[in-house]
Amino acid sequence: MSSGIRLDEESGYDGEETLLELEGVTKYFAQESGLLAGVEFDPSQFPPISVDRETVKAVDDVSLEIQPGETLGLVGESGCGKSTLGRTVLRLLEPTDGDIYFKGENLADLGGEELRRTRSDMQMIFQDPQSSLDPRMKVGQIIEEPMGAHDMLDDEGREARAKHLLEKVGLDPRHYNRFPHAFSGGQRQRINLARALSVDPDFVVCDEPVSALDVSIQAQVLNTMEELQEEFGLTFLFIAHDLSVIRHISDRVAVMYLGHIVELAEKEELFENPQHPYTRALLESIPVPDPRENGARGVLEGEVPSPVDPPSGCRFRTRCPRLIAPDEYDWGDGEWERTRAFMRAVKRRTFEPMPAAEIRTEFFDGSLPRGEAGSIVEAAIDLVAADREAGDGVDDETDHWEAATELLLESFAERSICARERPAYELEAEYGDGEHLAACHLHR
Ligand SMILES: Nc1ncnc2c1ncn2[C@@H]1O[C@H](COP(=O)(O)OP(=O)(O)OP(=O)(O)O)[C@@H](O)[C@H]1O
Repeated sequence: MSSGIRLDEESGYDGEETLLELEGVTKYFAQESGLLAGVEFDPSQFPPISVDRETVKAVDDVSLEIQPGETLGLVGESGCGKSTLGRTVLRLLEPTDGDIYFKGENLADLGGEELRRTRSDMQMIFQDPQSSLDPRMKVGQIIEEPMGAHDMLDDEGREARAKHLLEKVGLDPRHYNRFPHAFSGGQRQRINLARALSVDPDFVVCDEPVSALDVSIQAQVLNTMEELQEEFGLTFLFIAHDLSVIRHISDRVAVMYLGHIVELAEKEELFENPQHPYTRALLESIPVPDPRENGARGVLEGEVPSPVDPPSGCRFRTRCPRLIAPDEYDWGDGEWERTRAFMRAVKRRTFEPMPAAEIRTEFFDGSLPRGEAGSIVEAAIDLVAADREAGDGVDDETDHWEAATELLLESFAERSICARERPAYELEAEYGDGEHLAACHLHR
């Protein structure tokens, strides 16, 4: 069997150019909104019950290229759209919008035999080797199954290739007749690897392939994957939430947040010179579920917003510690930073009610921002202060905090460029000469 990325006479691909290119790839899911919340009863309609559907913007306008032989790491918190992107690239999911070019050909234009051929060129391995291996099938059958589906080789040839691959992934060819339950997690992932490689693919999407394994086993499996990549000329899109795994295996890294790629750079550049506040936060801390608990404060505060209604502009802005000052106010030195900190504290309700003067001292060193910004801050302080004047018609304390939050967000956060424009900037790399993309207005 061949090793190295093959010349592809039918597609005219020469093995040198970009292997995979995504242009504006988007995947939305329609889902029912909540259990009963979305059900509406209208007797004048037939049927009288309708169900509200909402759109989950799982992957939104992603463009990137993957070069032959490289590993592009894709990292981000759970639910940010990594798996959806991986599956959409392989067309296991139909993209809602955008184009995917593989070896220069638009996958949407392929049909019949061409599509079949491309399908065998692009494989996927999943996180959970336990559930992705059929317990009733022997290891040999598992590895040979994709070859059968693609009419590759005869029975004897398949058996020989399966045994050869078992050896290549670090298992004993005599395991050919065993059932998967006899193997450890790491060994099962190696069987998966042999199965994916059986049809001689050029491109493999690896979706959290080692996250279910013990840390000590992870490095061994990753090393095997690197050796196989070299020998078989494979290109990987490697999905993981664990930065140390990404660091081990990647050549370049794409950081994903709420359906967008927010930063993309060569590995060293990304780890040594991260330029997006989200990447920095990921590198500096692990998310803290509840920052108020035992005083621990993660850099990544708050919850990831819903992909049904993601923030406008930069999607990270609602959690961003570097939100940019709205330019319609006249800010003095440090005034925006103090206002931003106060806005975050009110939004998360991280301080106990106290008199207005104490709030002014605690957050503003006693002196409020000048001009209109100062008046807005003052109004917000009056809403949450313990000594606020009674008789404003609002009884519930929670309502006061909500009103203050709304006032601050509307007056400041929503007017920042971060809320108004989607950022995308190409930066000069400090390490290496690869491209460095950062989707953050701080790089305007
Ligand atoms: N079939 C589906 N129908 C509706 N929503 C979906 C579907 N698949 C994924 N989603 C939603 O799309 C978003 C992205 O999910 P995805 O699994 O791609 O994220 P992920 O980064 O891979 O997370 P994880 O690491 O937890 O798998 C999530 O909000 C998820 O709930």
